[in-house]
Amino acid sequence: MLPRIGISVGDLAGIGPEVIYKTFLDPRLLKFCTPVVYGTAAVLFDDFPADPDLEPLRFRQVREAADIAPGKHNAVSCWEGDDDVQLTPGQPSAASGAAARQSLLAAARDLKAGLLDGLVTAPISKENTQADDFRFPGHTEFLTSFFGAKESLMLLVADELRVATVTGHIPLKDVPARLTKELLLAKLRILLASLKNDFGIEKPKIAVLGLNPHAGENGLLGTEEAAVVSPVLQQLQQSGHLTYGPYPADGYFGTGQYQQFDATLSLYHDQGLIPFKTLAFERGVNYTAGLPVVRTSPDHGTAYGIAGQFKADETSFREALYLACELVRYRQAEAEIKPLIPGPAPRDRGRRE
Ligand SMILES: NC(=O)c1ccc[n+]([C@@H]2O[C@H](COP(=O)([O-])OP(=O)(O)OC[C@H]3O[C@@H](n4cnc5c(N)ncnc54)[C@H](O)[C@@H]3O)[C@@H](O)[C@H]2O)c1
Ligand SMILES: N[C@H](C(=O)O)[C@H](O)COP(=O)(O)O
Repeated sequence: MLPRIGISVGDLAGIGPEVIYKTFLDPRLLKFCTPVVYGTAAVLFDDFPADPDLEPLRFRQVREAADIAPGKHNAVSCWEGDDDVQLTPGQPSAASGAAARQSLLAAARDLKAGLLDGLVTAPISKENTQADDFRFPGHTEFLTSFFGAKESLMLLVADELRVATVTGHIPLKDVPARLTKELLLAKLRILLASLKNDFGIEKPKIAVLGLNPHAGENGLLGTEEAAVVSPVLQQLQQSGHLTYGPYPADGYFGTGQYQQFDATLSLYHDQGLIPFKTLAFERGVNYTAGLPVVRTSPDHGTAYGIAGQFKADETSFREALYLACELVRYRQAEAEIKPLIPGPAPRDRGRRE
C-alpha cells in the first residue's frame, strides 16, 4: 500500500499552500504516496494558475480521513465555518493562524489514530499559531508532547548532510543553562538511533560542536566543553560509539570537516541551522527524530514577503515528502521483518551502556 501522508497546510498567509500545490501538479508524486491535505482544497488551491501542459489538479474533498482514496489527491475538511476561511497571502491574521492550528491538530490526531502513515507540515508562523490551547514554540515541541515522547531531536537533512541541534526554539541567553550532560546524552542517543534505524548507518560517526569560541580554548574562553560535552562524548566512546568533539564551530563547515561525519550535532539552533541552510537551503528537510511517528517539513518558513506571487520554490517541500515516504516505508519494512528475526537472548535485553 502507498504510504498515506498527511499534510498540514501551515499559515494561510504564507507559501505553504503554494508549495503543496506546485508539488502535486506533478502527477508522478502519486506513485510515491497517497497525499492527504488537511484543509479545504477550493480555498487553498483555486487561486493558483493551472499548468497548460498538465491535467488540472483536483482534490477529493472528504469529511474524514477514513474516506480517503488510495492513489488519489485527497483533502480532509478540518475548518469550522469553512466559508469564512480564505487565503490572505502576505497578511497573517488570527484567522490564518487558527486555520494552520486546526490543520495541524486534525492531521496529528489522524496520524495518532493510524489513519495516516506519516506527516509533512507546511510552515507555520510560531508567533501567529499561539493560542490558549496551543503554547508551543514550533511543530517539534508540539508533536513531541502530542505523541508522548520524552525527548525528540530536530535533524536537518539534505542527502549526506545531516545537522541536528541540542537546544532548539529557546532564547540564546538560556542556552548555557539548558545545556546539561543529561540533555546532550539524550539527544546523542536519539541521533545514534536515528542514523542507524532511519538512515541505515550501522556504525554512525558523529561530530559535536563546541559552545564557546575555539571550543573554549582549554577553559580560557568558556567551560561548557570540559564540563558538559567532553564527559558525555567519553562516556559514549567507552561504549563503542563513534562520537567525537567538541570541534570549534567557526571553521568546521567552511573547511568541509563535516563531510567526515554522518551527522553533526550543534549545541544551539542557529549554530547548526545557519551552516545547514547556507549549504542546502533549497533542498533541506527538517525531520523530527525520536518520535514514534514520521514527521518531516521543508526547511523554510512562511516567506510572507513572496506569498501570493507564485515565486516560491517547492523543492524543499517535495524533498520533505520524499523523505517522509522513504522513512515510512523503511519503518514498515522493519516492522514486517522484525518478527522473523530471532530476538536477543533475554540477558541481553535492556543492556545498559
Ligand atoms: N517549518 C516551519 O514551520 C518553519 C520553518 C522556518 C521558519 N518558520 C517560521 O516562518 C516565519 C518566517 O521565517 P523567516 O523569515 O526566518 O524564514 P523564511 O524561510 O520564511 O524566509 C527566509 C527567506 O527565504 C525566502 N524563502 C523562504 N522559502 C522560500 C521558497 N520556498 N522559495 C523561495 N524563497 C523562499 C524568503 O522569501 C525569505 O527571503 C517565522 O515565523 C518562522 O518562525 C517556520
Ligand atoms: N527551526 C526550524 C527551521 O528554522 O527550519 C523551524 O523553525 C521549524 O521548526 P518546527 O519544525 O519545530 O516548527
